[in-house]
Amino acid sequence: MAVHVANHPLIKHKLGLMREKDVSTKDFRDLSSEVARLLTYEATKNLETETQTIQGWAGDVDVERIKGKKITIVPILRAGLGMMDGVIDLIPSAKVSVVGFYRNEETLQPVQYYVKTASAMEKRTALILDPMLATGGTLIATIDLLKESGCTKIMGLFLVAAPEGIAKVEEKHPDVDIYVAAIDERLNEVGYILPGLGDAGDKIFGTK
Ligand SMILES: O=P(O)(O)OC[C@H]1O[C@H](OP(=O)(O)OP(=O)(O)O)[C@H](O)[C@@H]1O
Ligand SMILES: O=c1cc[nH]c(=O)[nH]1
Ligand SMILES: [Mg+2]
Repeated sequence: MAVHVANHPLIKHKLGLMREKDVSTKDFRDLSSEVARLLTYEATKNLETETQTIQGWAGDVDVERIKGKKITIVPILRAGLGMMDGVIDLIPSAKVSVVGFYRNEETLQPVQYYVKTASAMEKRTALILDPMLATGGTLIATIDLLKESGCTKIMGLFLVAAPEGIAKVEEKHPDVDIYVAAIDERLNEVGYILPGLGDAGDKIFGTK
């Protein structure tokens, strides 16, 4: 599994603003979307293109188009929705496959409560969106279900990841590439990332 850690000053700056203790819901939400947009630019840089000949203003011209069935973005409910607008800004025609998981607070195991995937998943590149990769349980369960639906090309975008979670995902799904704004130090005793962002879902939705 390739793990790409963003090294762009704008991403570092924006993530730093998100870490402020008293960041407002509006700012956290806006910044989630902005960082997601920047990560999308990174993650799509190796998408295959093909040449097509079109009629331009001065006659035929060869242009590059993204090849094949293109992308389905896969926001993981709830917090992944906070990244969706930024990604759709850059890939406006992407189909959206929504996956719902919450983490059981005691066992830290992911509990699935919703799935609605796009058509022809076997022909699409899936781009998973979730601000947090903590123990890795949610991401592994999401990749499992995407593979069951036929998907073979899978990438993920995360704002903050824990080393423990990355190692677990790498072991189970070494063929999946991830793009992260930062890899933090560790998980605490209740499965939260340190220094992390706190509960990203609550911050995006203003529920705490
Ligand atoms: O790597 P893991 O240990 O599985 O944890 C990461 C998951 O936990 C958070 O979701 P949460 O369960 O809080 O749901 P929410 O988005 O509804 O807040 C986060 O958005 C990830 O989906
Ligand atoms: O640090 C964490 C871990 C899981 N989910 C979050 O929202 N934050
Ligand atoms: Mg949450």
